[in-house]
Amino acid sequence: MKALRLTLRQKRHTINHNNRKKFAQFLLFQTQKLTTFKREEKIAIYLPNDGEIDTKYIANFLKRQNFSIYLPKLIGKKLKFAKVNKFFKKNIFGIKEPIYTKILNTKQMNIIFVPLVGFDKNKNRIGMGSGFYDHTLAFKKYQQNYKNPKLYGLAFDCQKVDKLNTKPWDVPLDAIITPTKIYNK
Ligand SMILES: Nc1nc2c(c(=O)[nH]1)N(C=O)[C@@H](CNc1ccc(C(=O)N[C@@H](CCC(=O)O)C(=O)O)cc1)CN2
Ligand SMILES: Nc1ncnc2c1ncn2[C@@H]1O[C@H](COP(=O)(O)OP(=O)(O)OP(=O)(O)O)[C@@H](O)[C@H]1O
Repeated sequence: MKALRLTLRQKRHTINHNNRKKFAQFLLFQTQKLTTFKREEKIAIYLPNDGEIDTKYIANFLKRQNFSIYLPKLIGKKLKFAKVNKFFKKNIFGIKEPIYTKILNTKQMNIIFVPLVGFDKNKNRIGMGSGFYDHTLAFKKYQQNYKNPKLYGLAFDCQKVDKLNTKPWDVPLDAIITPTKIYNK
């Protein structure tokens, strides 16, 4: 798993600037195909790190429509979701988190766009290996019909693998969106 994680991380780093931009723009169109955002929905994105696919086109689209956007904030082993405003502080991994702002629990979110290192067609994911998303989303495993939050993984197509060996704590996503495909069966 460690080796696979490294290989996939290296793969996403090799995508050049022009393709990176194009793929991130396609990602917005794919996202719009999957869902029509509703006015009152609380939506979490992430700030790209370690070569992850950029969310800025999705974020800008949501901002233009006056949606409130939230970002993950590390609190112990879990994530909470902090509303984006003017002020940020870097967490221990150097990723910016909003400060002086409203913080919501996972169950208060309607949509969480989840970063990932690798995925398979069954909507399993592996992340950076810290378990933050798995710990945070663990409740979804036991409440499959729990409507909120919807979990949408965002990835480059090259992050797909044939089959991931799932661990008992892995939480399958509701959909995975790439620049060319939506996995949501
Ligand atoms: N964009 C983004 N935000 C996110 C996550 C993520 O995967 N992507 N997270 C998802 O959980 C949380 C942060 N988890 C992270 C876990 C490890 C590393 C990381 O870069 N690890 C390095 C070692 C860094 C160090 O030791 O200082 C590595 O493994 O090489 C980054 C974020 C919350 N925010
Ligand atoms: N619900 C849980 N209960 C107990 N331990 C957990 C749970 N979720 C994750 N963990 C622990 O977290 C560690 C990392 O999990 P895993 O390798 O699946 O991370 P990941 O999905 O790649 O990372 P992330 O969720 O941060 O993106 C595991 O070794 C496991 O011990």
